[in-house]
Amino acid sequence: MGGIITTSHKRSLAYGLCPDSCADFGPIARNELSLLIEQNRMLHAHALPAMETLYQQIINTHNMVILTDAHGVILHSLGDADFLEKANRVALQPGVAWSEESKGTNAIGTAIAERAPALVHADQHYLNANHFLTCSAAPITDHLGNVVGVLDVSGDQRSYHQHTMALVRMSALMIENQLFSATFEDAITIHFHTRPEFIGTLMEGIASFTPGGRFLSANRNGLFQLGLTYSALQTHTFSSLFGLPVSALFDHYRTAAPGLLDLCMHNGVRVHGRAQLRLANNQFQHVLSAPHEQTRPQAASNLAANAARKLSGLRYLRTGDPQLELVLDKVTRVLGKDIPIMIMGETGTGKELLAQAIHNDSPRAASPFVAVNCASIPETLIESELFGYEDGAFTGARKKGAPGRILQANGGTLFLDEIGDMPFSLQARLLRVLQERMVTPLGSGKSIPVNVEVICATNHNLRERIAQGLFREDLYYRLNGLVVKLPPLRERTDLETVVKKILAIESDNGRYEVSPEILELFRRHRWPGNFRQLTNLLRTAIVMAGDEQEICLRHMPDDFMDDIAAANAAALPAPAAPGVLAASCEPAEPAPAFERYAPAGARLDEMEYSAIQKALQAHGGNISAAARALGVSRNTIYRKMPHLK
Ligand SMILES: Nc1ncnc2c1ncn2[C@@H]1O[C@H](COP(=O)(O)OP(=O)(O)OP(=O)(O)O)[C@@H](O)[C@H]1O
Repeated sequence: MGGIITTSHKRSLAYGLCPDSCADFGPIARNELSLLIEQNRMLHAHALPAMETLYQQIINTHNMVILTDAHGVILHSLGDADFLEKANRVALQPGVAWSEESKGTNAIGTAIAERAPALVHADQHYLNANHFLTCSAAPITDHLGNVVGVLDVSGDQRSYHQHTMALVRMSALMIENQLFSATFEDAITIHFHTRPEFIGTLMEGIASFTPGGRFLSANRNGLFQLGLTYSALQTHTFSSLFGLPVSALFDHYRTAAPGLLDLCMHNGVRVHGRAQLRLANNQFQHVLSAPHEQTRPQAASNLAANAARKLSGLRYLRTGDPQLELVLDKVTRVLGKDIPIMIMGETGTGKELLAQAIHNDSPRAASPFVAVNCASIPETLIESELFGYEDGAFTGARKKGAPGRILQANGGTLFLDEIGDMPFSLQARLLRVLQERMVTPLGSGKSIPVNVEVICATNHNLRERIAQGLFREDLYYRLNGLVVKLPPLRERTDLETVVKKILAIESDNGRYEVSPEILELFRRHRWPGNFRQLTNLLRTAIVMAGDEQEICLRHMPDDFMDDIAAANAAALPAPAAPGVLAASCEPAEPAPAFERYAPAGARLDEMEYSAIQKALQAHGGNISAAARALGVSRNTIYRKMPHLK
């Protein structure tokens, strides 16, 4: 018997099940089942068509197609149960639980326990009563990677066919993709693949972004193609992943017959893509159908700055950190004085938010705030993007002129993000605009007067870039009237206030709070993505917490916990015991404690399982106490033993 089956049999034994027992096959009451289907409405609705299609392929083979919830309770089944004995027929009915706890080793329960597809054939089933079955099951995960249900094909073991498992896996993937596409109401969703013919198929990558371009989530193939983990993606945007600003996407779909997008991923791989633009109140329709010249500044800056607006003025940024207070005092003094401001800081420290707040508190507040990210616009486009172009300046689809971002900011503020990435050849042109206060669009002999306040931001050490000949010294001195540096999150002393503020903004009702344990974890984290990472993490945690008020370890995404564990592992001396259980997010006492509970000579997964069980027994089933004793997080225990959730 394979490793998965052996481990599952051990779990079944630990649940106190006996192979000869006649498990309780009774379904839950009808009204409870209706409630369960309602709770799993999205899954149910998106799975039914895929189940029908799957059933068409296995019809007359004495098999049934089954959908369960995340706990293995059958929500829907399709097919002819005549092949089963009467008593067993009842067991494959909606409302019956097929978790490992209730039926021992079986494809549904084992797929849930392992979070992976499972084939359980004949006597691999734990209960003798189920030895006549052959079952192939695949878990269905949501956009956060959580198992939300299982798709299974079960039949008489004599009808076993080796292709069944592949069919089930493909159908589960189809359901996952459908669920993914329906998850975000207010989003830009990109379907992409290196080969155009794969777009629209099961193999396509799918990634969703907010209307402002911030990464929301990607499906399984999307994560694979992007080559980044879910948590690493939290710090990304559409432009950092696909090399185009969101405004270019809108431009593309404004053309009469938009073809596939030609995108270059952050790792240099070229992919083809198709975008789906969905916004609850049809705002995209407005953006796309409105005339290009007028809408682009509105579209790009309005959509992207939605979140920023919530925290508009400088006073909203004051949350008690002394370094930040100094920054805010300095910028307040130069407001409206026509002194260029240069904001330094790591990615996600809030440079754009600060620039927006400066603009909102300045006498220019009623005029546009236009943000340009010099790093995310391809070098070939940056000139036209900034300076604009005349009618007929280009051949091809975009013959009509465009005013360019500098003119769009006229009367207001131009925010040049990542100024260090401005191509050298354009730096002289920008300097001329700033000195002469005139813009000359491409293809035009006419100069247009322009009045903008410039705020720029950079992640780079510009002096080094000057020394390397990559940045013009004269432009540097023109831009750095006041230089301020935003502290990274790990250096800020106001983390607790910041967390409360973000929770209040993100939940709209200020109902949530984080547990002291989480706050401690946050204090020790390095936050490479700074506010962007923290905001996304809390946004996910709020969804996970649902009706609970306190956000705790089990609401944290696994990837974040893995990062914490990796950081802890790096900080520890060489581990005394192997095992994923070392994935601790709590102060480490781990390896010796783990050894105390693990039997000698056992396999790694068996050791883990046994250690957790013993620790639970020793602490009367108290998960927190067991986790502390093992030196692992509670989340790790939940991950290893999902039935405890
Ligand atoms: N003080 C803050 N309070 C709450 N949220 C914040 C704060 N500062 C930044 N954020 C959030 O963090 C995210 C990143 O902020 P922002 O884009 O301003 O950072 P940035 O430094 O300009 O990043 P990058 O260098 O990558 O362009 C945004 O979603 C923003 O709303």
